[in-house]
Amino acid sequence: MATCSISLESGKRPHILTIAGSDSGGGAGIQADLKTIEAFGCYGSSVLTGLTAQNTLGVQAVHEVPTDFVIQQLESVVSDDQPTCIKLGMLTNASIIQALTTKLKEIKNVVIVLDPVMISTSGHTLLPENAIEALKGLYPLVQYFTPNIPEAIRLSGFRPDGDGDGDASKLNLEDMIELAKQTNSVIGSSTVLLKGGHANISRKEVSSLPKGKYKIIWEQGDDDLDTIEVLSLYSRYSGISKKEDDNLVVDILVNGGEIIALFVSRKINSKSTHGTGCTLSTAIACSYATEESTGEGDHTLRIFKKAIGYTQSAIASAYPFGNGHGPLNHAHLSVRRALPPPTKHNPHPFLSHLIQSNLPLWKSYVQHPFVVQLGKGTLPKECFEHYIKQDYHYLKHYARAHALGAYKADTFQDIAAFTKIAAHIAKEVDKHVWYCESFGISRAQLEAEPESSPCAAYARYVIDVGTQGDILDLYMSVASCLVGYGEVGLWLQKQVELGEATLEGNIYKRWMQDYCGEDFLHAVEIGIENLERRIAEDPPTEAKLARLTKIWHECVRLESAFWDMGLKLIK
Ligand SMILES: Cc1ncc(COP(=O)(O)O)c(N)n1
Repeated sequence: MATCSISLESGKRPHILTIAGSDSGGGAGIQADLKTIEAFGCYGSSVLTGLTAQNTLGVQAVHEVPTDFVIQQLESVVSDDQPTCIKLGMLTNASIIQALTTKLKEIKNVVIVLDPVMISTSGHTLLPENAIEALKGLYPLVQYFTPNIPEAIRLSGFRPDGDGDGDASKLNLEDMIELAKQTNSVIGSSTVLLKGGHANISRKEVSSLPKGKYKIIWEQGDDDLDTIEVLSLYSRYSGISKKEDDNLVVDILVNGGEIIALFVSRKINSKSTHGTGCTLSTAIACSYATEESTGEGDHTLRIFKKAIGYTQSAIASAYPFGNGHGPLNHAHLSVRRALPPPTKHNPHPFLSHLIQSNLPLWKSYVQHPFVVQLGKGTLPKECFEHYIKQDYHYLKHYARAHALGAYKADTFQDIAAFTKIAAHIAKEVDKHVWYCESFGISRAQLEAEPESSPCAAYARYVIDVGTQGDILDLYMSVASCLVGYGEVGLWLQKQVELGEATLEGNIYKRWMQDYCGEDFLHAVEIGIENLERRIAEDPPTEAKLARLTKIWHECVRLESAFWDMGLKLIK
């Protein structure tokens, strides 16, 4: 009987060829490369240059593939399908390098990434001294070159620490920048990414670089994110110490002697780093092959940002294997998802994405002039009175939205979470009643107060999204209020510490203290955790993420308009 198989992914995929060694332990070499290529949704082929008997403890032996046979493999692959990119890893010896150099010159329209593998993490020499010289022949063919610090020092001949011992862990950032430039000048026209994993760079060093001199790309977007207080709630869950948080990896991208960018990420304290260089260089090839050249922003930066982010997530999400330096999680699927998975270092990838997606809009809400004046105690009483009356009305709708969430939920966990928050809101209005009573307004008068247009507009939007959309849409429509007030509470607390706001003699003291109090922040935590859990369990498609982000922006805008209403007494 004839069978008919329909492939759901029947389109042609970019072809990535890896020319590298085999790691029997599966942690580095072609094994790492092929897993990475698959995760990126590309097609992987391989040409083996050497077979290592290797595990996470070290390299026990290397069996060199005869040069002729290396070239035969290459001819077989490229005569059948032209690769988009070729990644070069462990090249084993000078003879193989020379033969490859001749052969690669014949292959046109291919982008070559060279990871100059010399020594394994476990300290085994993978490229003999005489072969290093032969690498020079490859330089003119290579577009992207990814040495680590010891490799860059060896290839450039530049000793950043003068007559020092060349210990990479002692390099400072200025040394690294110079090393990246020197390496680039030796390599020639290719773009060099100097991998900074061997050095220890502090946050202070990065922030004391001359302002505007270098483009700095932080792992989690704009460094300004570090000023977002609710995101730092993460340390409560992850247990990461401040010291660990201060230890950074800086990868330096340089072309034509010019520093293009510094990629800064937190150093992940992990033993699972075997295969990092292989994964990164392959991810660069895949990222090049899959990233649209017409997309937003600089194409090269996007390629490297994606590849570095992918590798970081691979380290952060590594699972235990073997007894030594374990492999990273080469094949995690974050590239196929719109968001990276939550990890110890970034437990809130979704919230980070939302805030980062329009940081100025978010700041215009959480650091609104209404909030600033409230913190200083200079906010006119009638503005606050108008706001608190309207907020009382808003919170009724907001509690209803949570009750609707409990109705829509299909797990006890979600029902409990929505109900808890609804109950919390019902308690939160005690403060509103208390403030109004102190202004001589009774609860009955408060109830009778007509709703203002900004209040009605916001409440209608939240209830509308909640009614029409699915439960995730509803989560989204209530999130910016909860998270934003947590941010306002924490931000004002910080302003008090900095002397920019005051509690003493401030009639808004109770309001300020309530929103940074344990009770409210606990509700914020529950809200954030539920949102992240939902997203992690059922990662959104690009289209769904775009819809959720749009709801978030709309709510943030309406929140900002709510402060405006208070400040301008809008009815
Ligand atoms: C076959 C092969 N290729 C590359 C490496 C380097 O990887 P690492 O530096 O993580 O040991 C390796 N150990 N084995």
